[in-house]
Amino acid sequence: MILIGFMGAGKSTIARLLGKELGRPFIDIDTEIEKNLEMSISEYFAQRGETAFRQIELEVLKLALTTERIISTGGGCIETAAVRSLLKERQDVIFLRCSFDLLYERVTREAVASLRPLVNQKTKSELTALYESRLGYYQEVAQITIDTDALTPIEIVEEIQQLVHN
Ligand SMILES: Nc1ncnc2c1ncn2[C@@H]1O[C@H](COP(=O)(O)OP(=O)(O)O)[C@@H](O)[C@H]1O
Ligand SMILES: O=C(O)C1=C[C@@H](OP(=O)(O)O)[C@@H](O)[C@H](O)C1
Ligand SMILES: [Mg+2]
Repeated sequence: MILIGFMGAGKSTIARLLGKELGRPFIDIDTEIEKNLEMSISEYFAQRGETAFRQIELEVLKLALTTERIISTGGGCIETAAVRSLLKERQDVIFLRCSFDLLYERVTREAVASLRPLVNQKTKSELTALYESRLGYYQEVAQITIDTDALTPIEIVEEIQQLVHN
């Protein structure tokens, strides 16, 4: 299972909970990248830029897709055409859809600047434009979409469990 969606959609949270619930290992691509680089994503963006980050993100994701792990991706992975091709071959890509206002509230409330440099670099209207430009990509590659605005993390996990068992 691969979780996709914008920053703040709950991908990392839900993958961890799902892993616990199903007794399966999970991998968070951002955490894995930070482990490999031995620096935070923000530091890497500052030193090497977003294009270099997207290349590493592609490689780490490619490797993770060869395992049986539940995967939480970073919100921007679908900007890479090769990632979209890889995800379209799968049957288990889940888009956690969420309204922009709620996402914005979450990512600006959280003081984890190290993980989301784009939140600090961009204005609210730039982030709105980014969200809108990515929506079509998430929809294009996902086999399952869950509207998460009114759901708690536990309810999202339950919905995923029902969907994959039916
Ligand atoms: N369904 C939800 N309801 C309320 N808060 C949520 C929900 N999903 C995630 N959160 C919170 O939003 C923040 C971002 O979640 P995170 O899992 O890091 O998102 P992502 O990995 O998609 O960027 C965290 O503080 C998390 O606890
Ligand atoms: O949307 C993006 O471009 C990014 C999302 C982040 O992950 P989350 O979606 O888990 O916040 C992280 O990969 C990086 O900061 C870039
Ligand atoms: Mg995450």
